Amino acid sequence: MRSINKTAVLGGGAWGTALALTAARAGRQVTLWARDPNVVSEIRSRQHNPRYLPGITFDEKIEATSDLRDVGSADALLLVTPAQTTRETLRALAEIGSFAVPIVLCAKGIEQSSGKLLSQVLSEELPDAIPAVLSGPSFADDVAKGLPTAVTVACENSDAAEMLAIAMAAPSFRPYASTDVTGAQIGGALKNVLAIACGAVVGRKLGASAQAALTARGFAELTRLGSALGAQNETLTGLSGLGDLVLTCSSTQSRNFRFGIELGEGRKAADLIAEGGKLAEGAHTAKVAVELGRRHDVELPICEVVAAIISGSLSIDKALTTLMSRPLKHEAESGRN
Ligand SMILES: NC(=O)C1=CN([C@@H]2O[C@H](COP(=O)(O)OP(=O)(O)OC[C@H]3O[C@@H](n4cnc5c(N)ncnc54)[C@H](O)[C@@H]3O)[C@@H](O)[C@H]2O)C=CC1
Ligand SMILES: O=C(CO)COP(=O)(O)O
Repeated sequence: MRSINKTAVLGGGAWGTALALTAARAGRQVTLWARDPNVVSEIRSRQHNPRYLPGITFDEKIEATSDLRDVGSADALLLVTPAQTTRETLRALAEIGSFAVPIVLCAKGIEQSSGKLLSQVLSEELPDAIPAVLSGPSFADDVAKGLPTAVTVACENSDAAEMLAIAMAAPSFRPYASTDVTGAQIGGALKNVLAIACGAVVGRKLGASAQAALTARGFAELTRLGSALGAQNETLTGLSGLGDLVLTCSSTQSRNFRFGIELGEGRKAADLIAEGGKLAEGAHTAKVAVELGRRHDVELPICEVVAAIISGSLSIDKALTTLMSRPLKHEAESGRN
């Protein structure tokens, strides 16, 4: 694999911009591709992205473009468009070349239409690419401001994982290399769903004890599904699993958590989605996560009630009764059917 200098980031939203800044701080040459020409012109002319990172201006040099062909010569690409647009973005890339370089999946979700992890979607659309994942506790706003955090960078090829970690390492951004591509995706996808549940508990004023209990039982679900799919325990208890779950299930900075708060306060999911506000990936992943669980004989009761609340078939109060009246069991039970 060639060394990583030229880095392309696809996606001009909050996380794409924050990761472009990080790569520049790490000393990489960065091209940021954004679909929205306004984002491109704001970055080019004023070094900021006010729509997605309001109040943050940057000194780092980032080339912004809305022409996808400009990423063709990158040594590595970071894919940072919403999870459900991953296939579409990859298909657009495939029209330009075969990209036999690392493609780092940074979105957190599972493809709704197929139930596939994003790494599977990548392998189908760009079979020559080297699939990698970057995930962990990292609010775009914090990262863009240079506040410290640590993340997981996973690639089946251990050397490539280490090269990517080095390529993205900056004074306030510490990537840990891993070879567990599946595990690194499960945490990010499920924590968004579980954060909606925790937000609903907060919005309904059910208390901090309920929020902590739900986070812990949510972690049990994340671990069960991850293990069934072959994830390593260290990944699930690490930055991209427990680390990101704790962050997202406890902070109003999280869009998924805030989406849950609004549900808890009585808003309808369909209305929130129709309003097209901030991206809450968990709302798009809940149902497909439950289906994935079923295919692997894994029970995901919290994800199940979140999916039902989002579809409008269950109220928050009924969801609470459903969870509290499940048969009593040993904490160590596997949750496999
Ligand atoms: N914001 C954050 O703190 C973090 C976000 N993520 C993940 O990163 C992914 C992206 O999130 P954000 O950047 O925060 O979202 P965002 O809502 O800030 O930005 C999304 C960007 O994608 C663009 N976009 C939407 N559909 C597109 C399409 N079909 N083709 C090309 N571009 C398209 C939008 O124009 C926008 O620029 C999500 O999966 C999220 O879970 C992961 C870690 C942190
Ligand atoms: O993934 C994130 C932090 O690690 C961002 O969470 P939200 O998408 O809920 O804002």
